[in-house]
Amino acid sequence: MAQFEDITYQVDGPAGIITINRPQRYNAFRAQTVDELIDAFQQAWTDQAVRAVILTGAGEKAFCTGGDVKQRAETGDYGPSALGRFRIGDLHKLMRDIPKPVIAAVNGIAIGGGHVLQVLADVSIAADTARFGQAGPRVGSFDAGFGSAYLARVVGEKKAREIWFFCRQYTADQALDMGLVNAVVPAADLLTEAKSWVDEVAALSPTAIKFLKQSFNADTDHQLGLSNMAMTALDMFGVSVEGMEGATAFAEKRTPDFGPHVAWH
Ligand SMILES: CC(C)(COP(=O)(O)OP(=O)(O)OC[C@H]1O[C@@H](n2cnc3c(N)ncnc32)[C@H](O)[C@@H]1OP(=O)(O)O)[C@@H](O)C(=O)NCCC(=O)NCCSC(=O)c1cc(O)c2ccccc2c1O
Repeated sequence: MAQFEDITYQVDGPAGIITINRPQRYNAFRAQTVDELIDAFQQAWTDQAVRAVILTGAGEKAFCTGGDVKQRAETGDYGPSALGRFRIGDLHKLMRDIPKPVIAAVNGIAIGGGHVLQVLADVSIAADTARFGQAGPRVGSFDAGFGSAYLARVVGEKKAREIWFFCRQYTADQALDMGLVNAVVPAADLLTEAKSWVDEVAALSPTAIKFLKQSFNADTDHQLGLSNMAMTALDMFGVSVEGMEGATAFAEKRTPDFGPHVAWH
């Protein structure tokens, strides 16, 4: 994939900078976006000059708002993809496996599957204007893989359950307080700050960093099995009456009706 449509990828010194570039959809991802993200992360992996990857979103409003709910309401899926399947699980695994730090530069709202991406990043730096949260249960979706299990490792069981069960939004300072991000900076300084973190890590031994990342991951690698099952479940649930009610209600700008007549018992 020589050129990207939904993202941009540039190498700036030791930083590989991946930007989700769908601001009109608040940087929500469709299947093609995920294909392109995988391609860019793979390029960053093999490029010896790249010592860390910055993941961010275009514009000031959103980092990433997860799956493109309007696309899902329209077609029941996240649209066409190069290999004929929605590879978000592969992207999660790749972000963990790439042997270089992934730094989320959270420039705006990180919600749903977009929030999961920032949770999976090795470190997160937030603009003071950023907002955080999960939204799946509101739109007929969920991430019962890394999105819940790894989140619980990051913020603890009680907080993770609160985040998923109530779908609230949290400020950057609240995110810092609960250990969801590493630092909060003025929005205008975000990218400069993220690049300075890359410069710092680029002065260190890449092999030591690689071993350390693999060692940190080993403790939660078993969650990959859970993630695989969760993605299979989501494929089925997403097209159910209950799942589609959430997506359709969002597209129609109304409150979803998850009453007994739609709920999957
Ligand atoms: C993000 C918001 C809280 C922002 O609210 P706000 O009031 O500030 O702005 P608007 O609501 O007016 O939004 C502006 C504009 O952007 C469009 N938009 C926002 N988010 C999305 C989106 N995710 N998809 C498509 N379009 C989006 C919005 O419609 C507006 O457009 P206009 O044309 O009307 O101007 C709020 O927007 C919000 O709650 N957004 C939805 C968040 C959400 O539910 N995300 C998806 C969760 S599900 C998911 O992410 C997911 C992840 C996975 O990994 C999966 C894996 C496998 C299967 C399924 C998966 C899955 O579903």
